Amino acid sequence: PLYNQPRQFHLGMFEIGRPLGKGKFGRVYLARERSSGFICALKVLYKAELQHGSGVEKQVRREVEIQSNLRHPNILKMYGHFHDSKRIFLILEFAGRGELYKHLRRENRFPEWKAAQYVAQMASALRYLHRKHVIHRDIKPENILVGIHGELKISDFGWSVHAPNHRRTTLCGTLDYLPPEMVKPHGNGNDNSYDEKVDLWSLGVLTYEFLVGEAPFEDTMVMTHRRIARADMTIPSFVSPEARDLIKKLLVLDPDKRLPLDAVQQHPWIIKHCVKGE
Ligand SMILES: O=C(O)Cn1ncc2ncnc(NCCc3cnc(NC(=O)Nc4cccc(Cl)c4)s3)c21
Repeated sequence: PLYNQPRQFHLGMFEIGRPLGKGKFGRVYLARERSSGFICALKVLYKAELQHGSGVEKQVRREVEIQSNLRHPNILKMYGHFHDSKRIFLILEFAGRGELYKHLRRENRFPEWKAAQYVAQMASALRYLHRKHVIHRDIKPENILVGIHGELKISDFGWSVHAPNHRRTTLCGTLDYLPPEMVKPHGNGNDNSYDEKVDLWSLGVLTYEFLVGEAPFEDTMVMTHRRIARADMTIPSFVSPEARDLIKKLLVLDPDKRLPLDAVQQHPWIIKHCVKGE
């Protein structure tokens, strides 16, 4: 397999298959490594699009360095990377059932047993990441893929960093998943520094979106900001009391008061729906 291949890779080593999707910065293709027949996903980033010297090339380098020493069943593996004159290539584990958000949109919302199993897998992956002092910072359905056996794979560490962190680059994209300490930086006294507990908030938003089919603070930009800052959300009555309890224990303004990941895995709602010993 790929990880005991020679470290240097090049494009000629791969047969390129069908496009898997079109991300913001580039396309992803199914690929097969010729000598071993190993199937993987190849993400192609065009250097021209990554403005030379901008934060993005550094971001890709940091992602590669963070990702290359992560090994967990619910984290999409990056086996390596290489580049030619115009492009950077990321060699990634292929997620056989594609993007989680497409499943969520198609099913509208997940049944509680499925949502609980997904949350348990996310908690397991986040515990692993936090033990390595990695904060993902961008946990949302768009960054979660589904493996061939239906298991979740956190992917796209383009925004992950080592904790604790002081953010400089402005975040773009949806605000829905950002915690209060990242949308109103001066709330915690010192300027926008934060730690792994941002991923706890995002896990709460994810749990809500799995069960309800939309994010808890979804609104206009200004209103989303305000509602996040006040943790102002309503949980529909069809959500079970146990699930409601977990959401309310994660979507807490004070990062130190959010339910820690080991307690998430022991929560009655998770225990009730998850098969023992995964
Ligand atoms: O292709 C799809 O749309 C869905 N799909 N379907 C199956 C499948 N199997 C594996 N991977 C997929 N997609 C790639 C997921 C990524 C993982 N890691 C990334 N890292 C990254 O993009 N980094 C990055 C980019 C640009 C700038 C910066 Cl700063 C960082 S993207 C798959």
